[in-house]
Amino acid sequence: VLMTTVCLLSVVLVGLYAVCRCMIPWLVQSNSTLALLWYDFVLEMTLDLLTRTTRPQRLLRAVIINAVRGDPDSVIRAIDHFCKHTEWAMNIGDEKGAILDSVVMETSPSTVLELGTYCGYSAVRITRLLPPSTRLITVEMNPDYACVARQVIQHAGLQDKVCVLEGQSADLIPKMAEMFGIQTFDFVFLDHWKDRYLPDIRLLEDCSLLAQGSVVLADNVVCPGTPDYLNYIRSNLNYRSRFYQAHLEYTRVLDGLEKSEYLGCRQGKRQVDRETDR
Ligand SMILES: C[S@@+](CC[C@H](N)C(=O)[O-])C[C@H]1O[C@@H](n2cnc3c(N)ncnc32)[C@H](O)[C@@H]1O
Ligand SMILES: [Mg+2]
Repeated sequence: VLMTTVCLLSVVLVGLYAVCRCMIPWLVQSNSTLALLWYDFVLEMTLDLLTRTTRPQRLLRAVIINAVRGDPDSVIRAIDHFCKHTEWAMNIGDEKGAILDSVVMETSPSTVLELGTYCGYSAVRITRLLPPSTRLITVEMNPDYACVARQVIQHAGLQDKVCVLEGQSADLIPKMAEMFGIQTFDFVFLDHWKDRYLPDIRLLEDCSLLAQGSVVLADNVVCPGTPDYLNYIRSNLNYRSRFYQAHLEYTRVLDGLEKSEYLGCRQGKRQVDRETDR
């Protein structure tokens, strides 16, 4: 009886392990709700509890161990490897990262703002492509994430070219001109909480921080999605918008980036909306 019980238990355990190891990743790889629930909630909380560390701390450790100090590309590779083979994280990732790279290179910006730093992955991606005189200002509301981002950026050797600002985007955007003497941003990367995209683009406009030709690139416009922002930017005569289809970072879930060029303030839908808002 004991032998049978042990055998049965072993079969059940092996079965459970196989389900966890193969089925769950297979399932969550292609379903957006499952993917975010599993990677961003279940797995993260479980690993935080078991290791008594946070995901950004684990990611930083992988960078310190595997990336060459002073080499931004090796930092990017180390993070992508960690997120593909060890633990998913909400960086833009390699596939959408390549699109980000191409937009940064074609814009060749002198003033750059990022909303949503997290561990500094996209900050490193953007900054490594900037001309020597250009600095990136990146905004992060979580002080623990900001602390990790500074260390990742330092490991990449880009600390003199990046300013990690701690705080809420809504509080910091109106202070940008005064704090940095910046009149307008040539390139803005939106990658913070998705319900902030619309209020913050409007705030950037209200603070006159966009000039004709400024480029705004928004991540995750499909997954988790930003329908109000997309509706606003696509129906607005002040912008020329283009969608780049891709996948949610490190998964097969459909996602995409929206690149919007500010054309200057025209007689568009936005002004009409604003009049009605008031
Ligand atoms: C998707 S992550 C950013 C990922 C990063 N851009 C990358 O690709 O490596 C979003 C980050 O935005 C931050 N965040 C969300 N809302 C914010 C806000 N209103 N102001 C500042 N930071 C915010 C979150 O704390 C989180 O770290
Ligand atoms: Mg993102």
